[in-house]
Amino acid sequence: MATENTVNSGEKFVTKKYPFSTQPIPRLYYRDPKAEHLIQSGQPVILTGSNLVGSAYHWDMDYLCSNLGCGQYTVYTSSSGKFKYYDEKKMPENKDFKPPTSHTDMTFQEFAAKLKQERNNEKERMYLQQPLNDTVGKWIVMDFTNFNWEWANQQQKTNRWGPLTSNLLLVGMEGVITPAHYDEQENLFAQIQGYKRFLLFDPDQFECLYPYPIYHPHDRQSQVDFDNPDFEKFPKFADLKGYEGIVGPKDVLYIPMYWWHQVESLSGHGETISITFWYKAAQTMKVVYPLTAGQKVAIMRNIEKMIAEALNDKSEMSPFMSNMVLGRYT
Ligand SMILES: C[C@@H](CC(=O)O)C(=O)C(=O)O
Ligand SMILES: [Zn+2]
Repeated sequence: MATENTVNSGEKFVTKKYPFSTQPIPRLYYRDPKAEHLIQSGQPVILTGSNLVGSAYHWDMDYLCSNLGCGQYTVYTSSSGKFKYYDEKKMPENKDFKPPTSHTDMTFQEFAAKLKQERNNEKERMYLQQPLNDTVGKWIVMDFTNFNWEWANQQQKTNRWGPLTSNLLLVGMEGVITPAHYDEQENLFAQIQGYKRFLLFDPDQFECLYPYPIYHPHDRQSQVDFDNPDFEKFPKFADLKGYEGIVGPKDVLYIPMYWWHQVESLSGHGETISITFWYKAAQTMKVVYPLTAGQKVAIMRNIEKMIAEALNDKSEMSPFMSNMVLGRYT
């Protein structure tokens, strides 16, 4: 099922329809005090006018081909178009786990050439995801240096975020989807080219999104297939409430830590080019009650890790957790 979304610029997009309600992600000028307040209170907001990556607005496939140098870039391939993240370090303990995507390293030029070949091939979808590093050419270094670091650093300071950990370059074919998951870092998501539909869910929707067990390679990812939800296994998915917005060129979306997000590169506007700015969590200076939903997710994760390590046998997790909760706290 598809519906038509119209964004502020009047652009129209056809987007997939899901069985849950959403309200719009606020869209504000980056200097608007309301925008600052939303960021400080850990709420998502699409920011306009920041020019966070203004020096990269001219990045397109040709420019990146000519200036990214000959470094190796990780390119994921998926036959479903979905790119659900998995942690390779957790695969040895999960012998029957089958990665949903494959990945190879190649130069950006090889990626661009493959893109041209595959563009009309509905089967294989490709998604380049690579931290920007020192293999890039001097023009990219100059563009990177000229990002609006003054504003980004001010956000980091005002919100007491930890250090910037990485800038991930994302170049996606039309139609690629990053399924619902949460990250443990604050994220300023800058869009350079193309349009991405974001579905965001408050950390308090944890009970509706059923993340994989913490020791699973798909830790932090929702188990629910949004296209074919198993309401028997995941009944509370029916109660899910979210936010939605289309992020276009020059927009910056603030994705607060622990907020779930699903990201869809929309068709009809070419490849999507984005850069993330991931920051470690702010230090908790003083615990304030009631705890936030995000803090409760952090506590659940720590408890799950502790029990998994103490039991040292994944098969004991389920009976242990059931004995602790069923009939006692339910
Ligand atoms: C990779 C990205 C999603 C996308 O852009 O496809 C994401 O999950 C994030 O920036 O936290
Ligand atoms: Zn993410």
